[in-house]
Amino acid sequence: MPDDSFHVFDTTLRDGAQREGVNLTVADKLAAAKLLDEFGVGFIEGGWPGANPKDTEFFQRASQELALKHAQLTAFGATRRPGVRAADDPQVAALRESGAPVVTLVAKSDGRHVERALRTTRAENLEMIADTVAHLREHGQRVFLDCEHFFDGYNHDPDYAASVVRTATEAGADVVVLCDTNGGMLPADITRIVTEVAERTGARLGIHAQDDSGCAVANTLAAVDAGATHVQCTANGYGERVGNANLFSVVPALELKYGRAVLPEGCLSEMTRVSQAIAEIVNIAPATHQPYVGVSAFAHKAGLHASAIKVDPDLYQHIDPARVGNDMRMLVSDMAGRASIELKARELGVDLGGDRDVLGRVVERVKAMERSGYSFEAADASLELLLCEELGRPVRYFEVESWRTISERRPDGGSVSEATVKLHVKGERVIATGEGNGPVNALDRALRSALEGVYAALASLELVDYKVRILEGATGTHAVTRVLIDSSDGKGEWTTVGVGENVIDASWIALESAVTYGLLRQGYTQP
Ligand SMILES: CC(=O)SCCNC(=O)CCNC(=O)[C@H](O)C(C)(C)COP(=O)(O)OP(=O)(O)OC[C@H]1O[C@@H](n2cnc3c(N)ncnc32)[C@H](O)[C@@H]1OP(=O)(O)O
Ligand SMILES: CC(=O)C(=O)O
Repeated sequence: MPDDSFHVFDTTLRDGAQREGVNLTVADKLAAAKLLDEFGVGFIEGGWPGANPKDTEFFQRASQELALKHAQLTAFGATRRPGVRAADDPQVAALRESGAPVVTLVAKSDGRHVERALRTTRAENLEMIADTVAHLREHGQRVFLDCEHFFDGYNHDPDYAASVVRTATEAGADVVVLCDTNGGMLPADITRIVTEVAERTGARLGIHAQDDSGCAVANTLAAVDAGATHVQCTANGYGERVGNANLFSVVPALELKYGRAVLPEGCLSEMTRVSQAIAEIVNIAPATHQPYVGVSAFAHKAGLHASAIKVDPDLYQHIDPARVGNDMRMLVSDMAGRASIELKARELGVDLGGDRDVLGRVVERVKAMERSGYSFEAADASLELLLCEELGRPVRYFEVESWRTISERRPDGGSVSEATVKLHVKGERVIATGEGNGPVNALDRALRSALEGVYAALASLELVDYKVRILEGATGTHAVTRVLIDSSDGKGEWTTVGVGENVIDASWIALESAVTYGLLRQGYTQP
């Protein structure tokens, strides 16, 4: 269990919720808090009690419904208003009554903000800080002080900014968090200022970095290098404007690069799962290229990379993906070489026996097909069928004689499509028809109707996504259509690709492969 000497402080439910497009319910916040606790952060800032009914309810319910194993719940709020006692300020009362053992107070530390935004004197701002910190401490709450605009304020007037840090510490704040609120600092600024403030005040310092210059993670680590022992971050970097320092980049950097145990034992390997689960709650598709946890974080496309990875994955990876719960993947495309194919086949469970001829043929075929518009990197199932073909074991559960579709616009404005497929299945000629809301849907129904009598498990197969892209002049002469179909049998998903001169041709190829691969997954033997 990490001790109190270093804090991983999560503010997803407060600053993360300030991201445009995020609107969390109380139930969402409770679910996310459970995940963050499982991940092992030390503090979860749940919101601003008293600022809105949802956050007030969150703190009421959290004390009853959340049995946190690792984290302490933290309430966020501002110092008292100018000219009132902290004891009489209703917003301070909401913090006191939140039931949270820890309060993070936001305070002004840039003299210009004190005078222009708060419209009070610099001396009164120091009074507001001292009074509010001391008041909450007297009521038994631990207090951290977030110094808003600290770095800009320090550059403008270092003495005043430092006096804010001293005032908070003397009043009983455990940590004074230096905030790059506008997110414009660069790592060298952070290193210099944190070092100077630590020397001038002797205070325990933390860092809260917004990402407006794209440096929030680097700035957070620069602050740690300069002595900060408290890092404020958000899951997947969610936050106001462009976001905050990403928890899922800062924590692995500390654990794996700095060798600092900031999480309880065994939690780091849950990181990819937690990141995706929180993305689900927040209703934002996980960022595929996010460091450490993105689906592409350890996906290798270039042939040269694959050839070295075959010898040792560490040659092209900064860490073992398993340490953060992620996986290495090989991508096969026209940038592949033999090594890429060999590793991908291994990943798919196809034994190519290291046969250089087969590998060479697959490379050539993939490159030629990609030239004509195919894309295999997202279509593992089509690639696996191609590998089987090149191994001399083509997967064929049926032979296609022909297919056709007709679409009809009806007088009532509705439309319907019909399809007929003619197949040979286990020596029988089968003709089947299907109706659908479009030609591809009709073809899918006709194909299933032709096959279901022989392959009953087809009933569990479902087409879950269908993507079409028109490729301008991919062949150098005219446009072609690429179709990707995602299918599922309830136990897993697979993707197939088809390319053709028109959308129905391309769809048929992807559909036929989808069904063939589905039958292969079900373990049917070929006739
Ligand atoms: C950098 C950050 O991200 S800090 C987090 C910011 N988060 C939020 O603002 C989200 C929640 N906020 C809210 O729901 C509302 O803004 C509330 C409830 C806090 C305040 O609402 P209102 O009372 O209507 O005030 P309003 O939002 O217009 O202005 C903020 C007030 O707080 C004052 N204030 C700002 N910072 C501080 C501070 N550190 N200490 C005390 N008062 C402060 C401002 O001067 C202003 O005072 P005024 O009402 O006398 O003009
Ligand atoms: C406190 C905070 O969110 C900031 O200064 O950015």
